[in-house]
Amino acid sequence: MAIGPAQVDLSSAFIGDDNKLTELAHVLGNSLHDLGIVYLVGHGIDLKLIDRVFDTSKELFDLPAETKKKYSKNNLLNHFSGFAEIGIETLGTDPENTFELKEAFDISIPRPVFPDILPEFQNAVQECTTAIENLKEIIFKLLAKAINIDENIFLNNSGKYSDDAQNYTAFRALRYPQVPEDYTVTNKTRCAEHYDWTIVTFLFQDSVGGLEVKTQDGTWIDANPLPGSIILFAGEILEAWTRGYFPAVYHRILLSEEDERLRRDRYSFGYFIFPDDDFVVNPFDKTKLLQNDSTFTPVTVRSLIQGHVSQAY
Ligand SMILES: O=C(O)CCC(=O)C(=O)O
Ligand SMILES: [Fe+2]
Repeated sequence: MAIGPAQVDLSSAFIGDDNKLTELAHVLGNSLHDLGIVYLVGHGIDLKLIDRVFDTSKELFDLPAETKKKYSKNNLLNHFSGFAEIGIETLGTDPENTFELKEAFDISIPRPVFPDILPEFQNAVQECTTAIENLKEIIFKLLAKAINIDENIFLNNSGKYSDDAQNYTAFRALRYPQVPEDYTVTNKTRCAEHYDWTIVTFLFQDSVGGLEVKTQDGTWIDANPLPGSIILFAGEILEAWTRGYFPAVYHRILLSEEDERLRRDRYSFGYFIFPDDDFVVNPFDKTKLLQNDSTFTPVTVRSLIQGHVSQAY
């Protein structure tokens, strides 16, 4: 039986010891290389803050339909922020599985929009975003160290969210509503099989569970909720940049009649990190990557993402 994603304890990143940092970089790098996903523990983000985001995002999804409509992605000039209602988005590409029973609220980091009636949600998300941005700095430096490249490369090219730059980096709150007894779940998922299009994604899940990831040999294994942890996914841009050294892992959340978890609402939230749209992802020299000889050609972030977005909506 396949084992689950590795747990990486980041505590030693905060004590300012270079040897410990190098050791940690290798542990994190090897684990992300193996599966494209790790559980981060000892990450320093206040668990009470994470709970506040979950609690207030429940209030967000419980808003009256009329209010949600007002903040629908379709009704806002800025299409990067707002509600993606149930049924409008399909991350998967399997034509048999085109319905995902979920609703999302996206907040573009360069162009945020918050419902003005939920200041507690806005405060919690903004505090959490700041904390994740700090964690991102540590992770990006460790990943660069792990593959012996300039430690600021990921950081310097991950976008500054300036007014004149287009950048897809976003905070996303998700609710997968509970499924009534008489609902047919055939050909529906909570979240179809996909990989993220990001450099990396930080994912926070509640205790319900159901997330699975695909190993290199094609087996699906559970990425069960691990209390207090944050999931780190390698995304497509990191995979291309590192010639597949950090692989973008496929993940999904299925629905099945026998699965009791579908009788409960499931909540998660994620922080999806991109370089600016006009950044050219130029794959690193393969000798730096332990001879990973996969072929990738330089590509702009815009061209990578636009194709995905037009397919998903
Ligand atoms: O809700 C989850 O646990 C996963 C969500 C996800 O994979 C995504 O939105 O890209
Ligand atoms: Fe995902």
